[in-house]
Amino acid sequence: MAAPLLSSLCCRHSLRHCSPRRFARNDLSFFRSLSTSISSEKSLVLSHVNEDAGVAILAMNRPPANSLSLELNEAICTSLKEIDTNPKIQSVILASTNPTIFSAGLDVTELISPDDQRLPKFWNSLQQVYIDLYGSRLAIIAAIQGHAPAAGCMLAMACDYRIMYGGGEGSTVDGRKRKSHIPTIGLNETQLGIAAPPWMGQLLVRTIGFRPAERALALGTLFPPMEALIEGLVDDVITEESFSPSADTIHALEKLLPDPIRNQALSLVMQKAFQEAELYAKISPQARVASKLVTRSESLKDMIASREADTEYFCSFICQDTVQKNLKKYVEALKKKSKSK
Ligand SMILES: CC/C=C\C/C=C\C/C=C\C/C=C/C(=O)SCCNC(=O)CCNC(=O)[C@H](O)C(C)(C)COP(=O)(O)OP(=O)(O)OC[C@H]1O[C@@H](n2cnc3c(N)ncnc32)[C@H](O)[C@@H]1OP(=O)(O)O
Repeated sequence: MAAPLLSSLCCRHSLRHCSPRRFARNDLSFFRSLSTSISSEKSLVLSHVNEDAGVAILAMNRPPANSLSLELNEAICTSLKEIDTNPKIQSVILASTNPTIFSAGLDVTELISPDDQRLPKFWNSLQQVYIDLYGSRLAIIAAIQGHAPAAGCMLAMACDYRIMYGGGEGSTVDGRKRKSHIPTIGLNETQLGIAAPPWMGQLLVRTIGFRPAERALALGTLFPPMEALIEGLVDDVITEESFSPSADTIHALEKLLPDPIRNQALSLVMQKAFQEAELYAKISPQARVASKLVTRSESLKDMIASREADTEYFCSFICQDTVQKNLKKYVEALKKKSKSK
């Protein structure tokens, strides 16, 4: 049986939580803890639930770019754990409060001249985010309104379904008119002079297939939306022409979204993500989770078995002089680009 296998693999909130006993439990402490953790604009993530629909939202909220720091990684895991404890919730939308950046990947400042106590903790927290998303009993829908490079792309790939904003001149992302914004997605690590770790590279292989992944990893390709769709890196691309939501969807979204991002109820990506999340939430949880185990348990088992070695390799790799030099150059260029705007 697959379920016991995964329960021994994934600690805390994972596919193992799909047992009928778990679903039957009515844990009121969950509601109390959730209500204190949501809707503070200072939180690194905002989360909220719509129990009628069986859908939750988890929105990354670390300006300016949702780059993944130790603290953001931990906040994602904690929030997912809280949502997981609610038996009425079957789907989660993973989103961003920033309408043009889903996540800029690892916070590169964590990698430059790193503290040797913090660096392994940081890497462990990223591994945990992957394990918790990829091994979750919940169906997770990535609402990718903005850029998703490197570890940002990993977050999306660890979800069950990916919806990306198609961009375009004069389109609306969060309900307001804005100038053209075309997001990109991919594992661009080689552009920074580093390589994606094996488990992340293999995730790309499982998502888009061996040869396309081999090429994309080598070149560090960032795909615009339609190319990402053709490669199978995302499942859907939303443009104004391609999708018109119902009033019911918008109403349900308004009930779901926490205050600071309620205006995202007008975002087409969010609307489509909500519809998809509802679709998953209607499937029998046991059957849905069992099918997820079929495709994910082996790779999760391998990743968890090599976790310590992966951390050791990462830490020694990052501390190499040439890697540090490349990273510093990359960050300087990033800052220069940002200042020149
Ligand atoms: C075998 C190998 C074994 C082990 C593996 C070893 C290593 C591999 C490790 C891990 C794999 C994963 C790696 C990563 O995720 S590395 C991060 C990769 N990310 C990027 O390359 C994205 C960089 N950012 C951008 O390209 C743009 O910011 C973006 C397109 C996302 C948005 O552009 P936009 O024009 O909208 O915003 P900006 O003005 O550029 O940025 C705003 C602001 O945010 C700061 N920023 C952006 N990205 C990051 C980041 N990743 N980390 C920290 N800070 C970031 C940027 O500097 C601006 O700040 P400021 O200058 O203060 O205005």
